[in-house]
Parts: sequence; structure tokens; C-alpha cells
Amino acid sequence: MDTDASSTSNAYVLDTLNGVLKQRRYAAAEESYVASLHHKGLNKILEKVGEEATETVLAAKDAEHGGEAERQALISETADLWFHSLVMLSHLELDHQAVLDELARRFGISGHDEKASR
Ligand SMILES: N=c1c2ncn([C@@H]3O[C@H](COP(=O)(O)OP(=O)(O)OP(=O)(O)O)[C@@H](O)[C@H]3O)c2ncn1[C@@H]1O[C@H](COP(=O)(O)O)[C@@H](O)[C@H]1O
Repeated sequence: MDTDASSTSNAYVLDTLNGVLKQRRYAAAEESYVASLHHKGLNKILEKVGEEATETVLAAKDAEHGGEAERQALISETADLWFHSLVMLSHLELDHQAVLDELARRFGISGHDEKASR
């Protein structure tokens, strides 16, 4: 796999989506799904995140012993979960970059060591 091309593409997807989400943050509710979620408020967005998390868990169980269709369904549910998590961050004036920075900060830090240092 070409790592550089893959990284560029990942950044492109998240940056592009982030631009759309920012534009929708204060748009009219009838204009878009994202804007309608912001108008419904944080509780509705959190409800969607919880719903998508549950659907992702169920899809992962199906994918464990399933075929290509179940694996594809898991990818779709995970995309829904990521998307709604990004809407949640956007609602609170945060974005994916802060999360990527936090993940980068954790590179090389064992989960066991990090937990022991708390
Ligand atoms: N990536 C997504 C994306 N993923 C999922 N969804 C929507 O998320 C919704 C949730 O799915 P559900 O099956 O839970 O929907 P539902 O049961 O009908 O929803 P509720 O009744 O529970 O509210 C669906 O309407 C999907 O279309 C998305 N909607 C938008 N985007 C991106 O956001 C951009 C802006 O979208 P708009 O704001 O709609 O213009 C789009 O161009 C896309 O790039």
C-alpha cells in the first residue's frame, strides 16, 4: 500500500467533510440533515451517536462469522458512527484535528503504561 497517498487521501476526506460540517453549523434547518441536527440540539446528536454506536456493535458481531455483505455493513455503520461523532464535535466547536492530535500524542505509549500512570 502506498502510505503517503493513503495519508493524503485520509486527510482530504476528513478536511473536506470538516469544511462542510462547519458550513452547516449555523445553516437553516431545512437546508440539510446536519443543520437539522444542530437545530434539534446536543441531546438529539448524542442520541444519534448512541444509536450508531449500538448499530456498529451489532454489525461487528454479525461480521465476525459473516461474509462480505456483513463486513460491508460494518463499514457502513462505522462510517455512520464516525460521521455523527464529527457532528457532535462540530456542535461543540471542536473538530477531528484535535482528536487526531490526541491520537498522535499517544503514539508509542502503551495502553497499559498510560493506565498505570493515571
Ligand atoms: N456523511 C454523511 C452521512 N452519513 C450518514 N448520514 C445521514 O445520517 C442519517 C442517519 O441515518 P439513520 O438511518 O439513523 O436515519 P434515520 O433513522 O432516518 O434518522 P432519524 O429519524 O433517527 O433522525 C441518514 O439520513 C444519513 O443520510 C449522513 N449525512 C451527511 N453526510 C455528509 O455530510 C454532508 C452534508 O450533509 P447535509 O447536511 O445533509 O447536506 C454530506 O454531503 C455528506 O458528506
